[in-house]
Amino acid sequence: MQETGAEVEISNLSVSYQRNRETVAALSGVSFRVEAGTTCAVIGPSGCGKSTLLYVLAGLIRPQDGQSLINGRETQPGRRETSLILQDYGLLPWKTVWHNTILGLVIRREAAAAIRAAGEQVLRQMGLWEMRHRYPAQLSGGQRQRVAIARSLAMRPDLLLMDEPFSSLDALTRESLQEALLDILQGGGLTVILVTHSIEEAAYLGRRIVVLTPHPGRVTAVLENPRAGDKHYRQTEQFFRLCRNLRRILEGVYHTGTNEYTARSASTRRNAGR
Ligand SMILES: Nc1ncnc2c1ncn2[C@@H]1O[C@H](COP(=O)(O)OP(=O)(O)OP(=O)(O)O)[C@@H](O)[C@H]1O
Repeated sequence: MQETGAEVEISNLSVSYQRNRETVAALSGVSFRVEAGTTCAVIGPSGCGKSTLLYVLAGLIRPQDGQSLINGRETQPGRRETSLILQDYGLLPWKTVWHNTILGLVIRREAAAAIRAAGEQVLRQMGLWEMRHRYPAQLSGGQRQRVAIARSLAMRPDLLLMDEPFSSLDALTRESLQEALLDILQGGGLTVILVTHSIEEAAYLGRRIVVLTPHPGRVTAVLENPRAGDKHYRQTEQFFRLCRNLRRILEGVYHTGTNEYTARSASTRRNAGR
């Protein structure tokens, strides 16, 4: 893993797709920053372009307009230190936990000893070492997601992009995975951008929370959330206030396609829980 994590800056980003001669605008004029070593949660209604945003950051899609910078450089496809975890975990069913975990390192042709050391370290870190001989079909959803995270961490990323990583898990498994992610972040050196539908997840994990409007996605609010990362935060009044605040913003977004906060908050950062 890199020392400080990546710094991400997105400015005035617009993306559209061509579908049957029709242009579908997915993102419009999206701008925000994520400081190195912090976590940013992106939340918004279905179809507002959250996955599209991650694809741009992963270098899989080129925006029609605007810029996406990682450590001051324009995003390029195949950046080695960027890792993307998709919704369906992306594990190969015919490979064991061990071989799924080291897959990226093998593709990179790293030395066998380095692969063994990295594989063991991340599997132990994710509590999967004893399960290394199992196949994905022999794992629960939560364990599969742990393998997907282990595989990403093995690549020593400085930027981890997660697309609704815990959405298909039951509430308690989801919470234990969120806490595992916080443990990983304690180690430093990693910036995380996480797309989620869950208000609680955004509030628990996102040091900064970016709220998007329905499609095309525009930034309607950017909330600062300084207590994110504290494991006791979930039980605090400040956390509940932030969730209520986020819910109000999202209700506005869902009902009107925009909301009363738009004019003020797209450019003004507001503190959480007010
Ligand atoms: N390959 C594509 N071709 C055409 N339109 C697309 C394509 N991919 C996405 N879109 C459209 O772009 C918009 C944004 O899609 P995207 O998947 O980024 O949204 P999302 O916020 O991640 O959605 P969800 O929360 O449902 O996963 C949607 O209107 C979607 O239908």
